[in-house]
Amino acid sequence: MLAAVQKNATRGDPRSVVKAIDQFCRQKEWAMNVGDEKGCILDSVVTEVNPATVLELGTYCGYSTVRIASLLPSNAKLITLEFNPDYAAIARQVIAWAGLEDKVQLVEGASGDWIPKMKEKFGIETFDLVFLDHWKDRYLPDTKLMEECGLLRKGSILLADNVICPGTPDYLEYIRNSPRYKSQYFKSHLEYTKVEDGLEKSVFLG
Ligand SMILES: Nc1ncc2ncn(CCCCCNC(=O)c3cc(-c4ccc(F)cc4)cc(O)c3O)c2n1
Ligand SMILES: [Mg+2]
Repeated sequence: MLAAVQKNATRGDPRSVVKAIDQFCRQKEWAMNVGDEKGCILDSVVTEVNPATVLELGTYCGYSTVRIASLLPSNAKLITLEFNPDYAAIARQVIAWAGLEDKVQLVEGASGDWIPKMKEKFGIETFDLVFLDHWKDRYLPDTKLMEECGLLRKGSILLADNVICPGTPDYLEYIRNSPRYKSQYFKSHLEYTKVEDGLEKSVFLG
């Protein structure tokens, strides 16, 4: 995938990086990027929120990191957490190829360990937008952890990938029934397939 980016995408051009990855995943080898269909929904949410601070849980190869960072205002900050060092190494190169390294801080480690340290380590007060795309059974505990750590403010937006496939039933149950969130489901398809999937957008009400 990285070779495809370096061969087919223009340095400093995030859209060409996104296009190169999508082409590779459609033609050569499926991969678990959010993909171009759900990616357009992601783009519209990022544009609407126009966040100054973003947390991405699960960088993988940096595809959604590049999509998000390319839409951020100049002083905005995107922190992305990746557990797997091999994925992180690829993601750093993909983000650099897109010319977005100044907007992105890639942190290697587990969400459960890093979420409590966000304030002290990165001087973050609260996140305007959180994109959940990591272990599906970590969406709920990490959301509760972000609440407890005071990382969400009235109006913070959570956008969760894969709420249908692979599925995050406990997270959906919680977020859709909690009086502290207003949720909306965006029906779509699993990246590069015809299988149903979707994004759940939730506003924290404080
Ligand atoms: N706690 C913590 N902190 C930080 C972390 N960084 C990474 N991880 C571990 C995350 C490992 C990858 C997560 N993503 C997925 O598993 C995923 C899977 C599919 C999929 C697969 C096969 C199918 F047949 C159908 C659908 C599609 C998607 O869009 C997915 O996002 C972390 N964990
Ligand atoms: Mg995903």
